[in-house]
Amino acid sequence: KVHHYTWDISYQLKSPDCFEKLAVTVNGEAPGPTIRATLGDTIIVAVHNKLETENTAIHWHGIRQIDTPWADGVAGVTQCPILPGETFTYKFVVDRPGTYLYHAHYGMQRVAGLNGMIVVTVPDGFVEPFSYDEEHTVLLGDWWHKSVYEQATGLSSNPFVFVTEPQSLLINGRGMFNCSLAPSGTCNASRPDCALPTLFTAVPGKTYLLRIGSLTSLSSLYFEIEGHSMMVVEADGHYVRPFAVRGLFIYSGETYSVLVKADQDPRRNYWAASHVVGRNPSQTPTGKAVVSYAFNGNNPWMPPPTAPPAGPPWNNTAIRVEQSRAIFAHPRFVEPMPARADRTLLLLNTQNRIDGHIKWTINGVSLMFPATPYLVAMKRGMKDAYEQRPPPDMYDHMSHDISAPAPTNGTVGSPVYRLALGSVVDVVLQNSNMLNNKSETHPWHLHGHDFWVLGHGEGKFNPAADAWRLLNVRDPIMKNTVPLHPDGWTAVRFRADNPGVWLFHCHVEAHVFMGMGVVFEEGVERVGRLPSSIMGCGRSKGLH
Ligand SMILES: O=C1O[C@H]([C@@H](O)CO)C(O)=C1O
Repeated sequence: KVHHYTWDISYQLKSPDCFEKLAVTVNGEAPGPTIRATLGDTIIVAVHNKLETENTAIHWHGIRQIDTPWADGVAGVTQCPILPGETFTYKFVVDRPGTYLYHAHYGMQRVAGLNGMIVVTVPDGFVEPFSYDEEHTVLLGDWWHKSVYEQATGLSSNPFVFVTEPQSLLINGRGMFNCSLAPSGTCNASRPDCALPTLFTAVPGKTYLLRIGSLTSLSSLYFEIEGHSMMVVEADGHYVRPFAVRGLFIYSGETYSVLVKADQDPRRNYWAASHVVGRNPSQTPTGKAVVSYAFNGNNPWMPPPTAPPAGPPWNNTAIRVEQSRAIFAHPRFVEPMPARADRTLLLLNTQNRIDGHIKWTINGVSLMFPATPYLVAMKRGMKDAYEQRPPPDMYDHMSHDISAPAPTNGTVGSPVYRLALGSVVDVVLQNSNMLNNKSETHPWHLHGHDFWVLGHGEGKFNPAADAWRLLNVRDPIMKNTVPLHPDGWTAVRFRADNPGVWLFHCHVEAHVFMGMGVVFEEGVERVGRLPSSIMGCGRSKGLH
């Protein structure tokens, strides 16, 4: 089946948390509509850029874009940005069931809105390894009152100004800000579009599948439903060996499906809450929604009689690592993994001060996209359009002290890891201290592929020692986004079998803006004829 959508992308004055602010919307809505399709369907989205003074591009997060690498939607990597007044049509196949996301991938535009969910259901006759009565989608976000322009300018200025903590956490686009803290006239707590929280209806006795996705720009979250436990059954489109949690740690770019049974006292309602973890949440109030029991005589909007749950201690890294280590493939859906890699990349995540500016570097390189999209430049052999010298596969793991800020200066550049088509690649992400001597969480997202999550460890990964033996090679989960925890490492393996050029990056919007990503190329010569609609910028001007 083919699903056609026509989307007008425009700025609208919105007040998701009662504070009035411009948001990038899809057909006037933020978040945008949920795309619903069945495995194997084709999605066609005609995107009209009506932002007037800003470019755009939309990434379909978790969709591998097999045979359609030009539809990945990353301005600078797979296409030129869509200019105001222009229309770009994305066309791709959803080739795996599960929960996926979409969002802007132009500069830091995601901070201003433009995000939503993609739900791909199984065809009739396919039996999932769990059952439920109804489903709800839960899209988690964070929200700032400063504009995306102010944020981006601060990050690229000297002196550096960080985006700092969000004013609100959003659940399906709604948050709650204490309007008494805002300048008069900017916030109105009785506005109809923000006064009421998101409601999730629960019929007593029924089991719900919650499809939860996070598109926060900065925050790592803990999502919980007061009084109810959750059974985790799916992650990034892969079935997991079910495990029960009180609440779910979820990082930007991840999706999870959880089963929740409406088995509590039906005469009252319950809070659904999101909390910041990994950064100090004292400036960010808990995100709140209501699980509303559909019970005779209940007013659906009846506030829960309790205070919202407090969430876990924000700085307890160990309990977050514990959840990461509890995720395995479902025994009946283990994707056979190659026994060894053809190539290993050991990628050090550090901050450097480069020409006075604070940047994130990966093995010393801070990524800046060239003017010509990589896909066009590489397929057409334009050797002067991006940096030819490949970035380093390794950092100096013998001498580098990960508990001290990086001692050396990095460089800003646009190099590419060229991977042999069909080869197996291991990537070990190594965390370290930032310039302020702290280590933070980085959710890493790979475009165009899923990877097997081999493991998470503390301290420094030593490739010479027995670290390899600690890895799970038996039943690792496959994902497209995985957290790199503070002071630790994360190891993943993937098969470079999707011809194209693919971004691999930290999903914190400020961090990728500061250069925290790398580019992979494999089999670009095997990519089919490039649509001329992705061209028109840099050296691709006038090409067909
Ligand atoms: O990229 C970042 O910069 C700040 C800090 O390191 C410098 O102020 C911070 O918390 C980040 O995540």
